[in-house]
Amino acid sequence: MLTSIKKHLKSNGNLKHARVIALFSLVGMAITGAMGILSLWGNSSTLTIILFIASAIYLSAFFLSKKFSLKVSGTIIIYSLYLLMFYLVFSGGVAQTGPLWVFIVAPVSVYVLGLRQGLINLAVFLSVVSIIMFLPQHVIEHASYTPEFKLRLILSFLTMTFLSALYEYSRMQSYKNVVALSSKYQQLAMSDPLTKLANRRNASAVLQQEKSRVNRNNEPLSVLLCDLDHFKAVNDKYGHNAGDMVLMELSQIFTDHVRQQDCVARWGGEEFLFILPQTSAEQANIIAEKIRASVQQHSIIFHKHQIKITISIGIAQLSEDQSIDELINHADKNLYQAKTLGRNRVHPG
Ligand SMILES: Nc1nc2c(ncn2[C@@H]2O[C@H](COP(=O)(O)OP(=O)(O)OP(=O)(O)O)[C@@H](O)[C@H]2O)c(=O)[nH]1
Repeated sequence: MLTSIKKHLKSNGNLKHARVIALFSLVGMAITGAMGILSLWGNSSTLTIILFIASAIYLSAFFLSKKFSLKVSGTIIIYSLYLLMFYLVFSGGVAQTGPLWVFIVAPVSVYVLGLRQGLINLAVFLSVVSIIMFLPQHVIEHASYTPEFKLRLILSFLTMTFLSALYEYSRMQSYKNVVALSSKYQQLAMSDPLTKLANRRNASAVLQQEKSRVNRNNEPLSVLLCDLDHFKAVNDKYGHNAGDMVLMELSQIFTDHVRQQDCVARWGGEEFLFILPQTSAEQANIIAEKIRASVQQHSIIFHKHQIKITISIGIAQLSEDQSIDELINHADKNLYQAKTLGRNRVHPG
């Protein structure tokens, strides 16, 4: 159940991520396309061609994000953006304004690649940009910038990176908090607050799940319906807190006697349901007898009083075409038999 919440949140997150990547692609396509058209009137045909190529790449990333994985379109967006930025820094763009665009790289990188990989990429990106700007003119002829401009570009890029990383970090923290809170509330909704066992709603869900498994795999499924004997007398004699303590200690005994795959639930006030997959009525009978004997031997110490209690158990094995309600009714009838035959006993299925 908890993993289903995480899966739901994850798929929800992925959907939003996909939408943002699709949006990035469309915005990237529109901006580079518009810049390409504007540069038709300039005197750099290389810049025009590169901007149109970039626009076409973003358009393809948009379609890829719809049809294929986010990773592919994200990678295309990021690396084509880096190449375009390198070119703009190298060539200077229109009237030396090309480097101004590098600031969009920081938020896009951490959003698309995540915090860690995003920061690694940004470190490499900034190194390449610095190398381009600081390379001596006689090595490669590139746009020349004043030392003040280069320094301020680097410092403001670092500031932008820090802010983007901070934003991404708090976004991730909020996401983790939402997952933790949802898990906690889901757990509260599915468990009994006193005994911490599964509650009736949870047990009903498990029963439906197990029934489908039985139908698929043709394996036996048995249930034990267990009721405390004369529990009202414990409450009356020692008080409600003592009764609560008895319920808690017995719950521990119950869980100690079942396998990992079994489910023990608090079905009602002093009634417990054991769901035993891959277990026939005969095997269930052996388990039930062990639990009954353990409870009989156990003493609950409450404020120096020694409380002894016994339990009665009714067993039922799911038969073909039987509904869950019919299965529980069958176990209930057997529990009633165990009670009328004198309590502290198991009535087989
Ligand atoms: N302390 C405590 N008592 C509870 C809780 N839930 C149910 N009970 C008590 O369980 C008792 C059940 O009483 P009955 O239904 O008469 O059954 P019984 O006394 O166990 O008798 P038999 O089932 O016939 O053996 C009632 O007194 C309820 O108040 C709980 O959470 N805590």
